[in-house]
Order: sequence, then C-alpha cells, then structure tokens
Amino acid sequence: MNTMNTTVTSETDMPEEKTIPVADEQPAEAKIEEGTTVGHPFSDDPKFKLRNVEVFYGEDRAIKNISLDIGRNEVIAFIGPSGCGKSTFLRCLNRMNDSIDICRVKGGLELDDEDIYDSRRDVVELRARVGMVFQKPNPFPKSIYDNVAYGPRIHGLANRKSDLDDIVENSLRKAGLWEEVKDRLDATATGMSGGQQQRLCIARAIAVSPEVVLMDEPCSALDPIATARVEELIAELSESYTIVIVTHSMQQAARVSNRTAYFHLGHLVEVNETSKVFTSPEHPLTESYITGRFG
Ligand SMILES: Nc1ncnc2c1ncn2[C@@H]1O[C@H](COP(=O)(O)OP(=O)(O)OP(=O)(O)O)[C@@H](O)[C@H]1O
Repeated sequence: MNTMNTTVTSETDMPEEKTIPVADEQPAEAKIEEGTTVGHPFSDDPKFKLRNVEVFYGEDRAIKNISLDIGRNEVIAFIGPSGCGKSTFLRCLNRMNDSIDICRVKGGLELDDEDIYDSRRDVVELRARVGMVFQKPNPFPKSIYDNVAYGPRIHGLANRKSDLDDIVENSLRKAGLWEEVKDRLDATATGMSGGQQQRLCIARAIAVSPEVVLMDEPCSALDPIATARVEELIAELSESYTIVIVTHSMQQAARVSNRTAYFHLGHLVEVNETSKVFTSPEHPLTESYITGRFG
C-alpha cells in the first residue's frame, strides 16, 4: 500500500485545525471597531443618553468611546468578562466614580436631557434620583427602621413622624420585606440574613423615590433562594423604575432584563433584546462569550 500521500512530512502539511478563541485570543472575524456597537444601542424614549463616553484611570482608558441610550422603565443588563468595564460604566450614571481621584470621565452623559457631569449639579440630589445597590449588602449599623428612614430624613421628604412611618412601611413592602420585619423594626440591620440585608438595601434605595436603580452584581453574595427573591423584586420594581444591572450570571440577565449589553475590553460590542443576545447574537465576540468559550 502506498502511504506516501498520507504521510505528514513537515508542519506545513498538517491539516488546518479550528481554534477555539479564549480570553486574549479573539477569532479573526471578531475585530472590534472602536465606537461601533452592533444591535440596538439606542432607544425611542431614553432616560439616559450616553454619547462617546470614555473613562480613564490615570493614563489607562477603561471605557472606550461608548454610546448608548437606556430607555425609560427598561431593565438593561450589562454583561461581559471580568475587567471589561461594566462597573466603571455603571458608576458614571450617578457619578459614583467621583470618589476615585485618578478617574476622569469624558463624553456626553445626560439624564432626562440634562448633563449628569454639569459642575453645578447637586450630586446628592442626583444620587437620590439614581440610587444604587452594591454587590455586598451594606446596611448601616443602625436599626432596620433607621436604615430605610435615613434617606427620607436627609432629603426632608417627611414632615411628620407618621409620614416617615408610611415611607418606611411602603419601601419595605415594595422590597418584599415588610412581613418579615414589621415586628422588629428596632432590631439592628446587621443581624439580618444576607438576603434580607440586600432587600433592606433595596428598600433604602427606593425610600427616596428614585427614578433609576443601579445594581452592581446584587446577588453575587446571596444563596439561590435569596437570589430568586431579589430577581422577583427586580421584576416588580421594573414597573416603576429604570433598572441597570451588572451581572456575571447570564441566566440572571436572561431572566430579569429586556435588553442586554455585552462589554469587551472597555468596548460596548453589542446591545440587543435579551432574547436575541442569548439565542442569536450578532457579534462573534458576544457569541463566544455566551457559549462559554471565554470569560
Ligand atoms: N479604582 C480603580 N483604579 C484603577 N483602575 C481601575 C479601578 N477600578 C477599575 N479599574 C480598572 O478598570 C477596568 C475595568 O474595571 P471594572 O471593575 O469596571 O470592570 P468589570 O467589568 O466591572 O469587572 P468585574 O466583572 O471583575 O467586576 C479594569 O482594567 C480595572 O482594573
């Protein structure tokens, strides 16, 4: 038998192998064109209009020319590999990056057509309108009641004790916590379970009647039951608020959001209806990420 035709004599004779992309190794067709996002990054009824946004930490550019609208009363999820800039971009929406000395934000960022970064803007008022819930529940070392009453007190939202009581009760009800805590409002918040503490932080955020709630991986410190409870809550809150959620869980993004934004190395690669992102993504990098090839 003549085996000459099948004998590999050098590396160049090797059959071509298909490579699977990993984090630093992108498929050739997966080039990112800076400032270009595939899908539907814009909205007919934007709450936030974000244009050519760049964020620097010192000399390092963490956000690279991102333009996006966030619609009124939509739930939008930010997903992408670790370090791609999801939290940095989220924190621009209520100027949480102001507290980081080396951080600079450039571009057009508007909330209801008003410049978020206008130097005359009252940042305390901005953060009352655009509340935030963090990864790790961070209740104040105060009573359950005082945690929720804190914001309304500093913003002067209640003139009488009975008004404040109503705000506290309504906020705890909306956060699905009232029945569990109504008989121990004076108990210290730090004695609650992690899931209860996170729902308390959500109650605290909504007590000042925000228009937007930003959530930075709100369930990452919670068990599956507490996570399910917070996800139900997001669905209920989405009727009244715009919600922006950063999540590492694609299942969570699929369960709670209307649109999903995929970030990669500081770029916004794709924004689309959530069902589309998870069933037929338009960009090869999104596809690689959601099929678990990297990230
Ligand atoms: N305070 C900071 N000082 C300097 N660099 C920072 C700071 N915060 C974030 N970065 C850098 O900015 C980039 C984006 O980080 P960011 O935390 O926004 O990403 P992320 O997608 O939210 O990541 P993760 O999913 O791991 O939370 C990273 O390179 C990170 O190292």
